[in-house]
Amino acid sequence: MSDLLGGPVEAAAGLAVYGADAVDKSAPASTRDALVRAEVPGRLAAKDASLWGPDAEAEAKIRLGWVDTHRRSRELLVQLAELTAELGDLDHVVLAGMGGSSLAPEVIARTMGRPLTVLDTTDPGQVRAALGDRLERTVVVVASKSGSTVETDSHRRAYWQAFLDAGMTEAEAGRHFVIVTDPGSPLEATATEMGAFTVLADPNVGGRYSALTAFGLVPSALAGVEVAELIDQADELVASLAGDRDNPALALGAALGAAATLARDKVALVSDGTGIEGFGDWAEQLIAESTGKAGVGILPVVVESPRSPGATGPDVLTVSYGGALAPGDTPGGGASPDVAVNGPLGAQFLAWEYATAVAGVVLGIDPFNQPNVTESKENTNKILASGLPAETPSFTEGAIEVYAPQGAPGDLTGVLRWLLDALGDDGYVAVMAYLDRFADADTARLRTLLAEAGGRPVTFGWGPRFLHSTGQYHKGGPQVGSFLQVTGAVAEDLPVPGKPYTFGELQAAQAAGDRQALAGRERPLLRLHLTDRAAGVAQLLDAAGELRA
Ligand SMILES: O=P(O)(O)OC[C@H]1O[C@](O)(CO)[C@@H](O)[C@@H]1O
Repeated sequence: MSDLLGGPVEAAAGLAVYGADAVDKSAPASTRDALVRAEVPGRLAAKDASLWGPDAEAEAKIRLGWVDTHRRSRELLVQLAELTAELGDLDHVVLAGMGGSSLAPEVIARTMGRPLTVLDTTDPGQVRAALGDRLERTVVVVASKSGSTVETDSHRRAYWQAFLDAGMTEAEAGRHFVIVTDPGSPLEATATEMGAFTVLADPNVGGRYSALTAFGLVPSALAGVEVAELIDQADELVASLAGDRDNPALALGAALGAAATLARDKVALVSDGTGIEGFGDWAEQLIAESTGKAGVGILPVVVESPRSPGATGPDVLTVSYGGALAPGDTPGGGASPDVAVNGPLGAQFLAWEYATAVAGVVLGIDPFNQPNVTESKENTNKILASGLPAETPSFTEGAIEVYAPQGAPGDLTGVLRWLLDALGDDGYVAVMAYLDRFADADTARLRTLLAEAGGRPVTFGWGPRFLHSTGQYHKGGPQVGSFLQVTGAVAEDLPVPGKPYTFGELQAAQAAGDRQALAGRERPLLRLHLTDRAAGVAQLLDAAGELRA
């Protein structure tokens, strides 16, 4: 860990990056100097699509709009003010969107203290609970860049049906939707059929870089956030992005890249408690999906607090984030991260996008594609068409069916230990829970228990949400992971209107599809199926707790 206060601070527009210089200097040659010699800051600010090599150039040409998209987003402000006024009676805002189409508004709304229900699950219980909540007063923002994401389309169908079932006419139901999508997507056409209000987003910005486009701003504005402020904050940072000095986003990118090349290729994302809520989940998708490919990558590990297990480690770069610090405040919130990033949220979004693109230059990968995400999706589609593969549990203990490879131990604590023991010095565990993230929230405690017991980084993701985030890294990044998939019995299923499957079947097919993709990589993989969710979660936490002893 560096002495954050002792080293130089790189700041612009109220955004300060502490500790980056020490990380860069810990390498035999400065990554930052190499980036400056290659004129990366100026070229990136000027949207030079050749920065990531010839193979990435075609995609980069249509994906660099994020550098200044916030300026174009200003044009939305009048429209958003009118829309918010027009829909003033609909005060329950639901956002249906996956990955880059929901993570930024979730951070914005949480940070600004505005209520926003994010629906990014296929869990029947969680979807049913959302549908049953204040329907008459609900406006559903359906957000999908491609317009073809199965989860989001399923939510749209379920809400449409629910509005009709509640006695609304189609015209009345259409008023309860706002569609955000790219021009020309299939969803744009559907929106017209539905009579829904449509906002077209900047097509030259990829999903995980879209925080300051319509994807980030429309749901946030409807939830009552003054989004102009975010645009101003990003705009103030822009002038620094072309510079070789006083460029905090460059300092952050160089530190992320330098650390990764020194085998510190896990980044623990820690809130320092100074007013930015949930930013780790947004940065997790940005970093994992952008860098985890071609066998390399940076693994983001979202940790609960600076003192949580896995927040530090020999191959971990600990990065704290938070709002602008008041005079006298210490960066890092009482802990001592390697790097601290403090500043206003709008500037944070832009700085991390820039830093991730810079890390992509250092790693030699294309930060704008997600080549391995389709694999699980295709498996899921095949399973939906042909039915779930027949599988027999290796053994059942209490409320948990255990599906483990041959040769693994025959008791729950034993198989969990087996999963941890399979880890190398650079390994990590990914816990992937296809459950209800509210009703089954306790499951997330597995992360700390396994990190404590194994002494290695452990990530936790709710399925299918994580498939649009760390899912890319699991399959495309370094093959050093051990995978724990948790599925659960469905008490009451829910049809996906107009489709031959239910939400429960879709959820099960997504879990099975991803299992197939992971199994093909021959990494340790364990599936635990909870035949009774509450009892199973309690039992699982007990078993994981015993590992420490
Ligand atoms: O906005 P869309 O097209 O629905 O995509 C949602 C998410 O799915 C992915 O395309 C792939 O997982 C993400 O990159 C994206 O943020």
